[in-house]
Amino acid sequence: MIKVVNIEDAVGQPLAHDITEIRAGEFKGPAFQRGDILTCRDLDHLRRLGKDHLYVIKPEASEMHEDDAAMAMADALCGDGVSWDEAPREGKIALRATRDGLLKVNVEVLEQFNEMGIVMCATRHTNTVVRKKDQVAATRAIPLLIAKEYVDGAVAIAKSAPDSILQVRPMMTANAGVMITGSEVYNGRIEDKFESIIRKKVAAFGGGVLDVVFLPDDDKMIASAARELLAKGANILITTGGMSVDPDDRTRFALKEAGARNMVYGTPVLPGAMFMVAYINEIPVLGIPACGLFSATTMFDLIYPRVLAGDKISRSDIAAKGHGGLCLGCKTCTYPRCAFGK
Ligand SMILES: Nc1nc2c(c(=O)[nH]1)N[C@H]1C(S)=C(S)[C@@H](COP(=O)(O)OP(=O)(O)OC[C@H]3O[C@@H](n4cnc5c(N)ncnc54)[C@H](O)[C@@H]3O)O[C@H]1N2
Ligand code: MOO
Repeated sequence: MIKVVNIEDAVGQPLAHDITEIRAGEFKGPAFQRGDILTCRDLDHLRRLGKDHLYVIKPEASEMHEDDAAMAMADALCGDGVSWDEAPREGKIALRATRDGLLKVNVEVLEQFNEMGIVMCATRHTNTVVRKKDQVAATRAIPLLIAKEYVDGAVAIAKSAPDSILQVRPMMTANAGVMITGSEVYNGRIEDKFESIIRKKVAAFGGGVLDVVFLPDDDKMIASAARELLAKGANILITTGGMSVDPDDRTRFALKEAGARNMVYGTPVLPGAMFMVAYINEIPVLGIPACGLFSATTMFDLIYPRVLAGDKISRSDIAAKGHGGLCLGCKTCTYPRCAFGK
């Protein structure tokens, strides 16, 4: 049941929902909260918010208040590594990461949920790296009172996602074996510029470098270095250089010789068209082409967090990155705060 009363007649009554105040560019939030007892002193403030009337609500058994609907849906949306603990604000609940990791959104089921129209869930992009306590999504019902059957329907859709619509997967700590290929570097004709770049990228995700090996463009030497790094305990291999079209670009052939399988080479992303991902006995191997020397962010940066989070990267994962995969090469790179890879 929902009834409209003049605000003067609501004095002494609890408010049925949060009432929002927005002062342009200055404030947005609840000026009054659900359950606040209205007093005479509040009347002018309410009039300034454009409220001459208020609802008195007594939900029927078949209805739910927006706050209760939001709580039911929040429970259903949260999978491993995602939770909520703040009371609804203006009918809306913030869902947050409970650990550092990689946000995984089941986009297909999220769309089914949002197709209902009468409820909503807004999320950050899937595969975003997040920190503990970061907000990853928000949910709410659209109307103030919603038929319980709609909320049940939304909850059922959310629960149909095998690992929930939202989860934050932990990321492994890299113990990286790094292979810097290129005869010109190996023979000292030019100075290596890749090692420091790779060390920074590995450290940015809390990982360490087990060893860095410099190698000429020689299949046998590259293959045996890969085997040695794995024998020493590397849980990921990263190679640089030798990834394009010249006869001396041997890296990926050498990796095959070392047992690399499920190799995906060639990507619809720039920079990073010559990027490669493969696996040697489940250990991921990432091949960074020389564009990684020039561009702050490349295909490697889109894929590396996913590999750390345990994604087994396939051709279709790589193909999906073409849409949004054109970096604008800004003078100052602001990735991940840009559209690249989204
Ligand atoms: N004709 C074509 N040219 C290129 C293609 C192509 O398809 N057709 N692909 C381009 C793309 S895309 C990229 S990315 C680069 C990939 O290059 P590689 O990974 O094969 O790199 P290299 O050929 O080994 O070296 C290129 C360049 O970078 C310098 N380099 C490499 N490693 C280091 C290092 N550790 N420190 C300093 N400098 C390094 C190297 O000396 C060369 O100058 O290819 C495009 N070309
Ligand atoms: O692998 Mo290269 O990026 O496309 O310059």
